[in-house]
Amino acid sequence: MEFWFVIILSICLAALLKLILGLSSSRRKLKLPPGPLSLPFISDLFWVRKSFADLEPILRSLHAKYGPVVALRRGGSRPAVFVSSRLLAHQALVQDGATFADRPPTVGVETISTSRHRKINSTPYGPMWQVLRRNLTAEFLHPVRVRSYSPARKWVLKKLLDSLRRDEPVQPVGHFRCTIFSILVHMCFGDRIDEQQIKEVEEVQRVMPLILGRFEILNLWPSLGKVLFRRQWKEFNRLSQKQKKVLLPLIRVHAIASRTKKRKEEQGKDYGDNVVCYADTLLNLELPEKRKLNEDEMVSLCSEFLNGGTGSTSTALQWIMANIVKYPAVQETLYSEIRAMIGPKVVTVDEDDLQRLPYLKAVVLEGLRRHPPAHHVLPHAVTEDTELDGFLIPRKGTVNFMVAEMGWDPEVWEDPMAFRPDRFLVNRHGGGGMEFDITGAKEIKMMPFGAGLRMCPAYTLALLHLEYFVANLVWAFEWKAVDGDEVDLSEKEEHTFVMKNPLQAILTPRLK
Ligand code: HEM
Repeated sequence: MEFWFVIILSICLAALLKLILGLSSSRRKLKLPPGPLSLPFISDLFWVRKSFADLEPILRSLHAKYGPVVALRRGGSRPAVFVSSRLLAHQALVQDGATFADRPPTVGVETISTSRHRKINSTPYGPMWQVLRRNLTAEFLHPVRVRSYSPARKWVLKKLLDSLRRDEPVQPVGHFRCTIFSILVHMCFGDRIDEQQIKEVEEVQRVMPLILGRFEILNLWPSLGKVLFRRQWKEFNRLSQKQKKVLLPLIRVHAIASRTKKRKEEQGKDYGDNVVCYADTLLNLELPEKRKLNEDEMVSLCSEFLNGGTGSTSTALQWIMANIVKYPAVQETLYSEIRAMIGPKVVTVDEDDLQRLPYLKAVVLEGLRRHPPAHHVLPHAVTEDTELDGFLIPRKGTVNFMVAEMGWDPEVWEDPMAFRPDRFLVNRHGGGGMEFDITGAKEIKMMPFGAGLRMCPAYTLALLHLEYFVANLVWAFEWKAVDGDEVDLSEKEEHTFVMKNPLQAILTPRLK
């Protein structure tokens, strides 16, 4: 008996030892994912000139050659890993979420626009990021608070419909941008902001993403860049200062109001202003370092809120409306659904009605699948060297997930390049037979908002805005292509992936 006990124990110990040794040696032997050869310096120069739109076809052929995980080694020490498989994305972002939730360190111009002046999207994974993100999601984007902006949404909708009535034919993208921006400015700085102020904020905010793109060269060897590109650095700093000059007074108004409110409350008086804006929540925020945000950090966070939300949402809105114009049958089905639900006499579709419009939701989801505004998520980084699909994902590097490729995967989506909202309908026309979960918590089929811990914190707000404006645009007008002008769905990269030839349409008001 004792003999057998010793034998079994030895076998178990040997197996355990083998497992441990096997694991550590396989970790030691792990190689970087495959990819093309790189030459120091020359590779840097080659890649820095490439936008993601230039890279996308190159990456597609690399994935076809090497598989779903490839690495581009710039000359320096930071390889960029690209993942095209939705199964691996789920494994990394959801199952191993905490390891993949970091961001690469910021460099060059980004340090001015992000880390020194903090943003959620570039803050490393840790307590500071958690506090900033929780403030946006749980505190500010709480459904009750989002609802308190219904009157502002109604007001911008009215302005949008009025402005569309004035043009013939209409090129709506500018109007869409202005509408989404206006509602976000109200949410960021409160509804006392006037039209002139909105214009000023829009002007400084519009140039910021373009500037970051234009000054990309400054990110290469930053210390040397400061000497070589002195003029560009000066120009970049001038524009950053201008942004601060416009946004700071709007934040300071809330700082003063908050002090007055506190004083009045201490005196037992009713202050009578209960709509809380994003700037208010930032002013109240207590950071893990036991301090408040400084003014530079607040400017940066407000700017992130405005720019993060405007380009992406207005781009998606244009793509959805372009498909609605291109496919009149989709427009007719959507219009009939709204009419059947709210009746023929109602002037505008209310936020509460959206829940009863499944085809509308399907049109929005199909728009995001077929034309995701971001073709890849923001670069991620891992908190420690780790393994994915048998390859080493090094801590010093970036991991990028290919959003568009996943939404166009023919193994998941039949005829993936066709615009077919029906595929999102529950139990209709061969639809998926289930409510679609855009968070990808159980399975990723597409991820226009990313997935896991770094998923877009404002995805419910974005969906609300898309559904609300698409429903009302179709309810107010019949949209038709300009005679002889095919709606062209080609795309180009401009911070987000936009229509290369912006939508033009003839709008006929629907009489009610
Ligand atoms: C259709 C509209 C939108 C799309 C398609 C979109 C998409 C995305 C994507 C793909 C990411 C990166 C996720 C990752 O890195 O894994 C992201 C992050 C982010 N988005 Fe959005 N977004 C939209 C609207 C908005 C809005 C309205 C806001 C704010 C008002 C916003 C704020 C942010 C922020 C702060 C992050 C960084 C999150 C973090 O790093 O923790 N987005 N979004």
